[in-house]
Amino acid sequence: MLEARGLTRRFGEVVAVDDVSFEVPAGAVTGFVGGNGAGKTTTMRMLTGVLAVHAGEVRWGDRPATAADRRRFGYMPEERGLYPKQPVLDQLVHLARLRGDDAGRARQEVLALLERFGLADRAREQVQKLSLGNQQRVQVVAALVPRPAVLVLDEPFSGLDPAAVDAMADVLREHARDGVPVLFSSHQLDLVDRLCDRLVVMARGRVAARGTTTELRESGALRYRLTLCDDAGWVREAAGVRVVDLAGPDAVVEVLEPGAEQRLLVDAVARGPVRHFGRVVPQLSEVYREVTA
Ligand SMILES: Nc1ncnc2c1ncn2[C@@H]1O[C@H](COP(=O)(O)OP(=O)(O)OP(=O)(O)O)[C@@H](O)[C@H]1O
Repeated sequence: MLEARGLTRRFGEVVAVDDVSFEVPAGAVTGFVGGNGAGKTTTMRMLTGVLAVHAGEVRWGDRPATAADRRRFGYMPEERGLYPKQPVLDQLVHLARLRGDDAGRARQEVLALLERFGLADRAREQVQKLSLGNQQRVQVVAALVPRPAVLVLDEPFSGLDPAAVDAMADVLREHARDGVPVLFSSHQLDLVDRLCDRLVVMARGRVAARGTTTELRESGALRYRLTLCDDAGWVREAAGVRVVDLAGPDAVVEVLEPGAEQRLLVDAVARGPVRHFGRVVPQLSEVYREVTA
């Protein structure tokens, strides 16, 4: 498990990251979200040792992460760092050999990853000759090649087309399944919703919320949807609930007192047929808006 414990970083007067703590457990994909300037990149750079911390510590397992641990961290920075003039295959094989593989095995593995990301026929081209999206794919492969013990990826999905997004999502899930803690930042909340088991939400340099996606969805207001056959206008007068949305026979209410939703249902049945009654679980995007507001 990778852990940020009380991480703090200033740039001059600006406290970019302020006492940030969260866990990136093995076996799960953790999404890292927050508005522009919220402190995600700064936190990821501290996690991977690219940037010094001003307070707090990064822990790997049950102890502070060492330089040797960090060499096994796979990091894909926001500012991409491949050599533009070198052919794709050569740089990736070089990376693979750094971990001690022989040339044949390194080549085989890199080619398999390139194939997976639809880049097999581009292997001999210079990085700079590829489109931006394909350069991005090569960056992703570069982060995976060293078989990292943990993956920290800064906006790995930005600029990818839908096929590459799917390939990337599969790769992240597989790594998590194999026990690699995976943390990635993104502004694409639908993708985060689809892919993540856990979420850390940053706002103004601090952690605004964290937990499993289920916990976060259920941490918000308790809401129910009631759909009748006739107009649901009377729900406005019902005790213990507040109407959030009302359209003809359909009402969404927030429960203000324990059990008020059950009384609402009893009232509704007494008035006529009920077509639907159930808990409304918010989208992560709604939770995100609430906690960062
Ligand atoms: N090298 C730096 N020098 C000065 N200020 C910096 C530096 N790096 C980051 N900051 C400031 O730290 C704050 C957090 O920035 P950071 O890049 O970590 O946010 P972010 O959440 O990754 O944003 P984005 O989603 O826009 O990439 C911002 O106010 C930013 O201007």
